[in-house]
Amino acid sequence: MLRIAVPNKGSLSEPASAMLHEAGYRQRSNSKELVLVDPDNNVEFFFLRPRDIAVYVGSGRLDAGITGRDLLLDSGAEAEEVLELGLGAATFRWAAPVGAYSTAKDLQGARIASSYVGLVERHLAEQGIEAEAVVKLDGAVETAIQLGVADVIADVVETGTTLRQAGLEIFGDPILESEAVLIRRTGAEASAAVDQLVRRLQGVLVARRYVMMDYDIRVERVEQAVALTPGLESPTVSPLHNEGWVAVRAMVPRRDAQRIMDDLWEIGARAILVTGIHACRL
Ligand SMILES: Nc1ncnc2c1ncn2[C@@H]1O[C@H](COP(=O)(O)OP(=O)(O)OP(=O)(O)O)[C@@H](O)[C@H]1O
Ligand SMILES: O=P(O)(O)OC[C@H]1O[C@H](OP(=O)(O)OP(=O)(O)O)[C@H](O)[C@@H]1O
Ligand SMILES: [Mg+2]
Repeated sequence: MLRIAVPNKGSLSEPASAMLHEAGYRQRSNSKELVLVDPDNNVEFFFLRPRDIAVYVGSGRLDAGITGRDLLLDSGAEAEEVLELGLGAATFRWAAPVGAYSTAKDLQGARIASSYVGLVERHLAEQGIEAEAVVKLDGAVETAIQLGVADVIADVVETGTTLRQAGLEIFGDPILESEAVLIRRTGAEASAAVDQLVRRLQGVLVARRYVMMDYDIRVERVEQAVALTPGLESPTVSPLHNEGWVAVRAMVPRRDAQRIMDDLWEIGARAILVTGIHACRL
């Protein structure tokens, strides 16, 4: 049975479970459930703290897991990314009181607070910067400066609201662009069951990012139209009963659908229909 780790709490928990559910797996109905067997799919889900997931997967006790790239790198576990999941996007950044710092070079001799000390220490070493101290805190690190424990913080920034409210601003280049990822133990042997999980999740990503577009167009315009809707491989072009017209069907990126419909209309396409994709395997 495939054993998969899923975040039990925090920002990644709900969207990760929703994605697995969309991929056809059973998910828990009660947030207190920590282990769930999905017998139809021969999978056992372990709901664990996202920070711990790379440790379990890296140890080889679990076959795969969903966690944040920042947490994976912070853990130093022997695990690697298999698939980006398009959720939980955040950047990991330096921040300090407004006007106090401008570049990462200013961090020489500074006291830095973070919940991600593994990530911070490695980044400082790579940049050749020697901080006075890297203070590990569990959360709410923004307050560490006001309370005199640190001069600078390194933290997850999503909207930036928490920083602004604490009178802080980001400075320097981003330390990391993070998102939720599916991970496996580094160098794990090939597994048909994991490959199937990956294909299912890829199917969800495509179904979320693309829509199906159908339209009718005069034959002489079909090349122009197909240039606007090239599809992933090649669009389907079918004859219509009305002579001189064809029907075209192609997948298009969801976020471009309205613009493409405008452009198709301009070149004479009619009966343009957009439908969602519920599931796919490409
Ligand atoms: N607004 C956000 N705040 C914190 N983490 C976020 C945010 N958006 C995305 N993430 C990602 O979620 C993961 C952190 O999850 P984790 O559950 O540890 O923290 P959390 O969402 O802050 O939850 P909590 O602090 O309540 O335990 C990281 O990979 C982080 O990049
Ligand atoms: O840029 P924003 O949209 O404001 O989000 C980022 C903030 O959210 C998280 O804190 P969380 O609420 O998880 O509290 P914690 O620090 O106790 O983990 C994170 O640590 C930042 O503080
Ligand atoms: Mg948090």
